Amino acid sequence: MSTPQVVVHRDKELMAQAAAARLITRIVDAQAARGSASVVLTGGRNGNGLLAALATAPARDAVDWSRLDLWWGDERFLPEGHPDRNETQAREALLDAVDLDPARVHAMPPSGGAHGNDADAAAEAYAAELAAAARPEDHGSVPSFDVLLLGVGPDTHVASLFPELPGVRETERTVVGVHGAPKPPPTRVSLTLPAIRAAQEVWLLAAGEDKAGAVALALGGAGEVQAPAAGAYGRRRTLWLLDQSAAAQLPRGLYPPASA
Ligand SMILES: O=C(O)C(O)[C@@H](O)[C@H](O)[C@H](O)COP(=O)(O)O
Repeated sequence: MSTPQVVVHRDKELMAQAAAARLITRIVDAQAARGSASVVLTGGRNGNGLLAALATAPARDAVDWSRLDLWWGDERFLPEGHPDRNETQAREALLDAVDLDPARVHAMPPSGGAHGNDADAAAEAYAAELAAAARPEDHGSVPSFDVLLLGVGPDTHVASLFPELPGVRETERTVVGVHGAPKPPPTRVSLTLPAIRAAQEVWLLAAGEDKAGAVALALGGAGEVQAPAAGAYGRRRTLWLLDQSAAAQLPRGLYPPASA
């Protein structure tokens, strides 16, 4: 488990641009070292803001997009192409504009497809897809993603793991169906904390005043059932990328004054 590091940016636009620049560097380094890279995407405004910033980043084409594996941390269980699906939004923000290998884009299953309306079956299928992609050196049933992105909800949820709901308590399965989520739509598919923690680096993104309480709670020692974001960390690095408003309730000792 890596100790969280906090970086505070002036506002959410700068946060998205800086995170995009950071992600480009991370992907380029992984591709230089291993030939490919893997990133787990998140839904939500900040995750999509990062993708939109990537789309216009000057160094965007330093990435070999055809050697990038993309996964999702969670999905809203809706029909293929639905505008509220995280996949649809990511495609619009970036994916349609870059030269990805479709076989490396691992969207979570939609409702109404092979699994009908059964989010649990969709979760099982995604877990199998992850397991098939895991290499022996990953020591587990999901790949050791290079970077896993997470938005943080005002209630401290990450992916579709909400406080006190069964998903956040899952210790065995890597992907679960989520029912009765407080953020619409109620039915979702989500990686679990054990799957999230297989990532080398976990980056949590939060911007805006409405996130300040959640950020302070998660970084202030709350338990993960009460504050799922507190249980999201990477093997090598856990990075909280914030804007000033989201950092407003953090003790100043948690990050150097120069970073904001
Ligand atoms: O499906 C979703 O909505 C998510 O993946 C969710 O976990 C999101 O990342 C947070 O709710 C933060 O969303 P914002 O960045 O929009 O606040």
